[in-house]
Amino acid sequence: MKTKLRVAAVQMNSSLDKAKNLAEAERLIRHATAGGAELIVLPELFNLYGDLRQAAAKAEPLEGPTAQLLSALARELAVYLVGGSFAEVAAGENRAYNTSLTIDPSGNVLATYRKMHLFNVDLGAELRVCESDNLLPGTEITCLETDFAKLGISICYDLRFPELYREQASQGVELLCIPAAFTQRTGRDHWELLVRTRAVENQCYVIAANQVGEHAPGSVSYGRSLIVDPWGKVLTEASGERAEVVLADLSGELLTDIRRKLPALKNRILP
Ligand SMILES: O=C([O-])CC(=O)C(=O)O
Repeated sequence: MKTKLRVAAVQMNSSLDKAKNLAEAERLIRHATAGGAELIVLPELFNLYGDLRQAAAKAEPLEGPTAQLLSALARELAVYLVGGSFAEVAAGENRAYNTSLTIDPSGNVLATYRKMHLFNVDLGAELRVCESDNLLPGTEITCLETDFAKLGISICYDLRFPELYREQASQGVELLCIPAAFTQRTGRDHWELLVRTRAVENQCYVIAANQVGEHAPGSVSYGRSLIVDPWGKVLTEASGERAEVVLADLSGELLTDIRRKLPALKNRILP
């Protein structure tokens, strides 16, 4: 991993208005680069959030307007973008993939990740979600090389499945990028705990960019986007109230030092 890297998590309050969400994403990406960010992570379904049926109905192809905007911004601003996610058309299906593109500073797509674990839960009247009604699961674990670190991409509910991250760590990942729309109901007890745990157990940096606030009636996200170091220390945390950008400086030396002094990844005995 490169010695020094400034990264950003973009927290958004996306709504059902795609044009407005794209304009807001652009504003926040520009704000992050003005703060010196070299890698920026957006939240899950940043271009339309609050109703999965509408998101699926307005799904875009891989080279649709959302991808084109991300690519143009990455190129113009010369940054790496982990473009949160958007609903992607799946051929012959009325359900969509929940897809994250990672784009390099020339505007090229380096990786395409489709959310593997779908959030199907019934916590009573307070929270019932069945993502499988409108979304299709992806099947591929995604890791990629950049000039500064090896990245692992995952999305939101994936956070609850440690085997995914262990596999990414086994493939040499150093920085976990996690776009999310973690709910208010589950987030207050589980969000920070899970993000920090994934950092500690895999000795990785984590950038977890969340949605925040009410998106549509009954759809409320927890916010508090986090950037965590491989010791599990929170480097920066966003509010639970509003759209904003948080920045942190990552250190390749710290990651190497932690892995050398406490070689838990090497001390594994079970497969
Ligand atoms: O919305 C999701 O995908 C995941 C979520 O809030 C949770 O796991 O509590």
